[in-house]
Amino acid sequence: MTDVSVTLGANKYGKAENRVVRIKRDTARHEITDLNVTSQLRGEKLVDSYLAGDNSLVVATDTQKNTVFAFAKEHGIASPEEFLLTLGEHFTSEFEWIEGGLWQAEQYEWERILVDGQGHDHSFVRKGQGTRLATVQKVDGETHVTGGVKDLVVLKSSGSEFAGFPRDKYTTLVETDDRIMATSVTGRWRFLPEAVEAGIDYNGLYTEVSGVLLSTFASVHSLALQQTLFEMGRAVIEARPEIAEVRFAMPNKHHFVYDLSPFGLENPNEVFIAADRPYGLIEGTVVRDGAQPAPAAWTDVPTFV
Ligand SMILES: O=c1[nH]c(=O)c2[nH]c(=O)[nH]c2[nH]1
Repeated sequence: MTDVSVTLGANKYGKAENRVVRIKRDTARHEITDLNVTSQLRGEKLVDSYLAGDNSLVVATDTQKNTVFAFAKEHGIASPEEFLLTLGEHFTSEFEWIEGGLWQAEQYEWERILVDGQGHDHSFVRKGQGTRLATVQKVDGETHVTGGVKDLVVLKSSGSEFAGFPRDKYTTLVETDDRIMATSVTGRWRFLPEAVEAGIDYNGLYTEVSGVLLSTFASVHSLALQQTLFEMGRAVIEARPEIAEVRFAMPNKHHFVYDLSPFGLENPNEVFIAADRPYGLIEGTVVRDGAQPAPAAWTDVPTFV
């Protein structure tokens, strides 16, 4: 026997990736909301489920799943953020030993199929432009809400440079004043608690923030992806007073000018090889001056998904 002792560290449990599709069909013109919801619970009293297999306080992951689907019917899904808030409120009030948890959603967006120029009443095509994200974190009696987007793939074929970096014996990268810059943006914005309290038009905000991210990426003349990241965060925070901070992960999806000289061809930034790996991985947070930091909001929230 070795003299080793262990203790239970951070933990949470629940049902991941509940794919709930809600159709509003009060009229012939249907509306669709398509979510992937993960619900996970925390509580000091759950320790015995880990230490001794005592399930007396374990709200089954199956129950959590059923609640997601029942709430889609009973409460509808006004926005992913509001849906998660309702779930979090439910679990922490229905079961007094559940102290908090993390609820996450991805939203897949659909748009109406055009038939003779008109959007069809009940036929949809999946929108390819980014996946919406939301989280609700309940911890220490506080509720934190984030919105976000992932897989927002953008590219500019000019208006991007990278030069002035230090050189050593391992540096081969040539300085450039005109390159392709491409990335797949993951961004999450944390809402100020007082704005959450007052109520937020989460759907309108998502549309506006997505537009601001895209227009800033397009219009900033980039000296580095790091600089573009910061400007995108600044623009989002300037656009919406509800937002305290924005966290980004941006893989630099390198496009290298292909060497066509063996074939006697010039290549003035016309033909590129899109390399999928390795990729630069640029991450950063842009914070509203004066906003109260809330590190607990980000516990277990994936930055790069
Ligand atoms: O925008 C960039 N940032 C970097 O830090 C970097 N490093 C590199 O090799 N290329 C780039 N591009």
